[in-house]
Parts: sequence; C-alpha cells; structure tokens
Amino acid sequence: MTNQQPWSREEFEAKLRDKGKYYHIKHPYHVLMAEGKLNEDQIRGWVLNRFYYQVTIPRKDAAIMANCPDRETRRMWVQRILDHDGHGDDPGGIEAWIQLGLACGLQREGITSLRHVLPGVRFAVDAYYNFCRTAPWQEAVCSSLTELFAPTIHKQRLAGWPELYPWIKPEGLAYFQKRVSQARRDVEHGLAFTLDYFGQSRQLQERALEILQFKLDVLWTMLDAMWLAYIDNKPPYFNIQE
Ligand SMILES: O=C(O)c1cc(C(=O)O)c2c(n1)C(=O)C(=O)c1cc(C(=O)O)[nH]c1-2
Repeated sequence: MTNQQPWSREEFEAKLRDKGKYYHIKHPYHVLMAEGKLNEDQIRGWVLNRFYYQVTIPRKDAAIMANCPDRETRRMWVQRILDHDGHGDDPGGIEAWIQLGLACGLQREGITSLRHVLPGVRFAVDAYYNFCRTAPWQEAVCSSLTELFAPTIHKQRLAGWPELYPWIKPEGLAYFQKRVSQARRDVEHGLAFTLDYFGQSRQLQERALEILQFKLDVLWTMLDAMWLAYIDNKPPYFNIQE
C-alpha cells in the first residue's frame, strides 16, 4: 500500500510507454526475424504458434464484454471482435492470419487444427485469456495496452519481409497492414480509459504497470517456447526415446 500522490497524467503515460523496452520486438526470436535470419521452418513455426494467440483474442474480448456493465465501453470494444472474426464481406483478422500461413506454404488444416501449437505457447496465451476472463474488466482493458507498441512491429515486418523472405507471397502480409491502423484505434480508447481509471490513485497506477508487465511476460514467454523448439531444436520431449 502506498499513500503517495498519483503521478500526473503525463508522467503516468510516460511510465506506461516506457514499458515498451520489454516488448517482444526485443526478443531474440523477433530480432532474428527482423534481420532475415530465420529459416522457412522457423517462420512457419512462428506463424503456426501465433495463430493460437489470434484465435484467442476475440474470445478474451468477448469475456471482457461479458464482465463489463458499461454500455459505452461495450459499444467500442465489440469492434475488436468484429476485426478478428470478420463481419459482412470482411473475412477478418483470423482469416487474414490463415492467408499469411498459406503464403508461407502451410496448409489451412495444419494451421486451424492447432496441432503444432507448443505447450508453452498454449499456457502463455491461456494465461492471458484467463486473466481477462477473471480480472475486473478495467484491468483486462489495461492488459491490451501492449498494442501501444504493436504498430512498430507490424510496420517493421511490412518493410522488411518482402526483401528478407522473398519466398513468402506478398499478399500474405495483409494482416500486418490492417493491424497498423486497427491497433492505433484500439489503443486510443484503451489508453485514455487506463489513464482515467487507473489515474485515480498512485496504487492504481502501479497496478496498471504491473498488469502491462504481465502481458509483456505473456508475449515474451511465447517466443521463449518457440526459441527452444525451433532455434535450439529442443521441442518438448525431444530427448525421449520412443
Ligand atoms: O504481432 C504482434 O506482435 C502483435 C502484438 C500484439 C500485442 O502487443 O499484444 C497484438 C497483435 N499483434 C495483434 O495483431 C492483435 O490483434 C492484438 C490484440 C491484442 C490485445 O491484447 O487485445 N494484442 C495484439
């Protein structure tokens, strides 16, 4: 418990943004990816595993809505579900991610079956889902704020991949293009809400930083599991003789 004065809105925002130094853009797996040093299987492994994150996002957003009695917030939040699941003529982000997989030479069924998802990735993503399902909805809103840092990583892939990974069909990159503006819009709402709600006391502000760190841990841990499996070639049970 702290009885200290809350940080000013600007100071609080700066502290949230400073968490960007722990974003998964800095993880060695992403660093290799951005340098064009991943082989085809390492890119495919990432796409297959990240698919579990993609399909879980609209489920966690639906859980947040179910917990949220505020109609105005729900009216904003529902857009996130539509972005990923699609609506009307828009096939949505999950389908766009499948198209990325196909552009990398994967089969649709291999992606959607989730059979290539590593246990460590599953546990990390499930931890995010369960947090959003069980935490107060205000905390769940705050946990989406890693999206503050997402446009940079999407733009990095859009700029780099065509030259670094010419074997990936360029139409597969449409997901990243879409997310640049969608993440900006999401974060405008999520950040304003967090600054207002968690800005009420120093204790709440510190809680917001803790929640953001938890989410950074989720993203980092997903890549740790992928590193062990696809860079070190030590997937679970690799040393067990049948
Ligand atoms: O490719 C990425 O590095 C990345 C990161 C994140 C993120 O920071 O959580 C998201 C996404 N992509 C993304 O595409 C996405 O739709 C998304 C939703 C959320 C969220 O927490 O609600 N994060 C992210």
